[in-house]
Amino acid sequence: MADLASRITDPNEGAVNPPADPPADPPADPPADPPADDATPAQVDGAVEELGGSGLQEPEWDVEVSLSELQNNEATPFHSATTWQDLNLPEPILKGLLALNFLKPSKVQGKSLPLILSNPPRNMLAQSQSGTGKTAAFVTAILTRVDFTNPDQPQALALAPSRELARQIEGVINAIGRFIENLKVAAAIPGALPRGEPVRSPVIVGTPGTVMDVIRRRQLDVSKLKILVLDEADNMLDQQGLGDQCLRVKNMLPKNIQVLLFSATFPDKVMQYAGKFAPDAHSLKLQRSELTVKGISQMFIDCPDDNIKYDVLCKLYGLMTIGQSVIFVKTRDSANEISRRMTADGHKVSALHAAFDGNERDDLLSKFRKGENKVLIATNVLARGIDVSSVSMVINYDIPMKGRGDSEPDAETYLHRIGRTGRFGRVGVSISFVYDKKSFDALSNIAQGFGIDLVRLDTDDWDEAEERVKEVIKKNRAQAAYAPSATEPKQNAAA
Ligand SMILES: Nc1ncnc2c1ncn2[C@@H]1O[C@H](COP(=O)(O)OP(=O)(O)OP(=O)(O)O)[C@@H](O)[C@H]1O
Repeated sequence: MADLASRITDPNEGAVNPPADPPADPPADPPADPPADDATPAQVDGAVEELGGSGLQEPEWDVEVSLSELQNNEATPFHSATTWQDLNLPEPILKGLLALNFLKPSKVQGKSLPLILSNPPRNMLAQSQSGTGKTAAFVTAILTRVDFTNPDQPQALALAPSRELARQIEGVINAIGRFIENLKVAAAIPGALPRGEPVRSPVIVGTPGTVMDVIRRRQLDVSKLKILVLDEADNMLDQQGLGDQCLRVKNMLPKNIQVLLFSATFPDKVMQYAGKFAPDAHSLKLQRSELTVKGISQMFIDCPDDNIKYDVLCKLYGLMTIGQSVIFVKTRDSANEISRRMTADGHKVSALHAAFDGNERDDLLSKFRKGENKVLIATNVLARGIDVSSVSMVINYDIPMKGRGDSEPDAETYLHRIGRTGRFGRVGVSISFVYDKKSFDALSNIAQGFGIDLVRLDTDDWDEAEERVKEVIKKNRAQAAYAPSATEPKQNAAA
């Protein structure tokens, strides 16, 4: 296969997008003077200004707020909360948020919470980019709605597409709710709930299949549930995937339950169904051009053929381990195979996919969160929601595809995958591998759809390519040292 990039007649060198369609915001130029490995934040150009005095600042972006038909009248004007105090939250929740150093609500939190917490409760569909704090938004809503004086009674249910994400949400509930007396959270994921024992927790987080089972087995009393959250809602409602299970769960719940749908992406084909699942919902929506996180430098490497991909991957290993990295592949078999080969070649990597048993998966991710493992090779099971702030690089070893025979590029999955880096105002790098016309066309199509200016990394000049990537990664490390993630066990991500 000839070098694909050599066939790009685009004068805008290196960009997959045609020049007629310039990106809204091209990736920032790398700082002229890259910091040394042990740089303090003050030494890093740009990083500290973005961080501000009190932590990370999320970038500016526009959001369209639509009130539900029933409330769209002048008697209920919409107000966005700019401080936590604006929301009149119960004291322990406010304390929990501040203890995490969440000094003020992010945009999605400030805009969604006044609507979610107003009475009578209304459904909500909330879209905002990856890493902008959707979890804390719905967790704050759950904790505010639950009556903790009745601590054995299930009252709130959050559903997520993977056990890893359910566990992570459980962790965020425990972190924000740490000052709440009688806080208990049950994880309804495979193997976690003792069979036959009733679930006596006010808050339950789970995956749809297991939740369906525990309700059917009458382990979970759903009669007093008042709030249902679907995280990664577009994925959860997708009829090709988890849609059927989620609908079955919802049909077993009280009819007047408040439904909250959160995701970074809501493709048109899901929107209509979302309207049925959560009728008359308030909504926060993004323009398609607003979907990508500007702090993520999106690059691609044109590999002459499929075999060379592995060699290029190994060449990137040094960069992957400056911070932490996730390599996304299409199948479990290729995750295993690449992991085996890289390990045999002396690299320290781990594979994570749904064929591992639950405890093994929990263990692998926990080691990754603590920084004990720096490189994970994963299938799409980790594409959505997973929040590890020191992930500075995401590699699309395979371009995500969907449809019968993988006929179409999967733009949403691309966005979620690369969103594992660049969390909450941090910077990060994504590198996608293309190696034939199909993968090249797929990536071009994704880039055009989102208005992304993809930068081509030239593997003929490896030093230059490496420098480009290294600069972003070092900035991420400096940010992690300056503003370590509040909800992760590893308090200093750069340590
Ligand atoms: N108000 C806040 N102030 C500071 N940090 C925050 C705030 N809210 C959330 N964060 C941090 O931002 C990071 C990203 O949040 P979160 O995982 O909720 O993003 P998300 O929008 O759900 O992303 P995704 O679409 O990938 O699921 C987390 O590490 C979280 O601790």
